[in-house]
Amino acid sequence: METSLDNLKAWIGRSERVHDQIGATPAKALNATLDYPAMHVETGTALPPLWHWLYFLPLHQQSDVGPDGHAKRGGFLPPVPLPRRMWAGSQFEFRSPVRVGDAGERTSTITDVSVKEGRTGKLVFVKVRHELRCNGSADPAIVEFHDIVYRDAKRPTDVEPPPQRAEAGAAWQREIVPDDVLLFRYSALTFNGHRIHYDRKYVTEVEGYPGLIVHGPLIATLLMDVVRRNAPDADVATFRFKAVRPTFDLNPFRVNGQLQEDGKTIKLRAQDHEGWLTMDAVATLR
Ligand SMILES: CC(C)(COP(=O)(O)OP(=O)(O)OC[C@H]1O[C@@H](n2cnc3c(N)ncnc32)[C@H](O)[C@@H]1OP(=O)(O)O)[C@@H](O)C(=O)NCCC(=O)NCCSC(=O)C[C@](C)(O)C(=O)O
Repeated sequence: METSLDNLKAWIGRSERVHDQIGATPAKALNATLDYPAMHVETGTALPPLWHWLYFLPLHQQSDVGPDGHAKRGGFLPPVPLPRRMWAGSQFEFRSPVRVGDAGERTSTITDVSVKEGRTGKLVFVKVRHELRCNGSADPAIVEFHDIVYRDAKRPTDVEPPPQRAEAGAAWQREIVPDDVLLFRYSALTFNGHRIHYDRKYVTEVEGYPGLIVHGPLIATLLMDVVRRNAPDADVATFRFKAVRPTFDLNPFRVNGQLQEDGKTIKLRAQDHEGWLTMDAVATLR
């Protein structure tokens, strides 16, 4: 792994640039997918936080798709030899609004590649910095760090690390039923071909999980949606989340939020049907 880590570290500094027009239809489609009351979207409408994930999509040729449904590794992302990819977490600064009608540019740069020994075995983390600029501005509207984790194949002897109980009693709560139509619609909206979200045979027999996995970015979007439903005027300045335990389509789960006494910090979390913490997050308001 040491030699190959040097090889993987050669990807640090690689970057890609993608242009896109911020259209109304993906925003309306996500709004419907989130089951939010009809949203009036027109040129100039500001996107809610995290909805920029509907744009700048990874438009890889079909022949470039790898066994897990993502692009074959070794292009923009390094050729990590561990088979099971997951979204580990992200950190955001929302500096200025991204609006429908904007001409956007996303610049993505690999900033780190590291190998860690986790409780679940060997892990390779790849950190990517994304900067989103609109209408030719030099200043990014959004700065985002994305932690991608790669895990070893599952072995029969693997033991799941002990889960952590989610704090109870949040003021804002919503139950989500992660049926396969919800997962399919979010995969389609984000042009995410990752099989773990729709191919039950693959996710259970190849990756060894018990069910389809709910997308980390969908859970994060649902957490931000809790804020939108309960504090519609909140102006989110920063947000970070850590996916600590996978969520499967087998049971409903909850997304919860609580504004802290400082009036500026919102603690957010997702928990599974047994009350185990699956995503830990915090947003700060301007
Ligand atoms: C991430 C897993 C494998 C770590 O599993 P673990 O329990 O073995 O790790 P650990 O023992 O708790 O920690 C080991 C080291 O990793 C670090 N670490 C540990 N967790 C994180 C994290 N989240 N973000 C950043 N760093 C993390 C941690 O800080 C520590 O570092 P240290 O040795 O330096 O102290 C485990 O917690 C897990 O399975 N989490 C759930 C992941 C998940 O469900 N993601 C969403 C679904 S996948 C998805 O959406 C996919 C998509 C959209 O298609 C797509 O490909 O982009």
